[in-house]
Amino acid sequence: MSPGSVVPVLGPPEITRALTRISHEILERTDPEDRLVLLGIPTRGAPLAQRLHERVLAAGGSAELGTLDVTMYRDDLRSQPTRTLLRTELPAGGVDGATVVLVDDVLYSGRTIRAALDALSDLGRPARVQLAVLVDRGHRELPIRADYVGKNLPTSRHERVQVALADLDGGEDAVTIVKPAEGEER
Ligand SMILES: O=P(O)(O)OC[C@H]1O[C@H](OP(=O)(O)OP(=O)(O)O)[C@H](O)[C@@H]1O
Ligand SMILES: O=c1cc[nH]c(=O)[nH]1
Repeated sequence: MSPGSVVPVLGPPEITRALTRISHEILERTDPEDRLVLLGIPTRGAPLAQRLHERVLAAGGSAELGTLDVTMYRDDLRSQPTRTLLRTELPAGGVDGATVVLVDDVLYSGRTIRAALDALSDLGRPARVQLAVLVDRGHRELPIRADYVGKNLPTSRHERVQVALADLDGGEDAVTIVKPAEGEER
């Protein structure tokens, strides 16, 4: 039986470049008259939203930053009832009428983003909602797509994409694919 493996996909320079590109794409597609709110989905969406926010400001744009916890809106709460509640922090002006960009590290089944849309609709009525992800690994189970993608990464369902961020996880920024050992595909 061959052992499982960890395949590096993106390192610090590629992640930096992807976030810079996404921040410019967001600015290009946002009317300067609109209020732009970047909402990171914890865990790793929050520091990614913060980095995008820094880049939007550095590029001369304006944006507000927040976080959106989706825990109570997940559709697997019954099967996994012991999730820790994370932080929802909206900018002072809320989300009504704003262009909201949800930010997450990985887009897979789309169920986290479905939960985020439900969480958001309990908090206000944005003018529009968009989605930015560092990695889209495919295998959607719901009709959800990202507006801004750092990297499209074809994967098998048996694999797992892991994102490590220096500010949260220590070490270096990294995106890796964790491949199961032969015979251990779940
Ligand atoms: O499209 P989906 O199938 O919902 O998968 C994507 C989600 O999975 C991961 O979160 P996870 O639930 O592992 O929690 P974490 O962010 O705390 O790591 C990832 O951060 C995304 O939020
Ligand atoms: O591969 C995956 C699937 C869901 N969430 C992740 O972070 N990685």
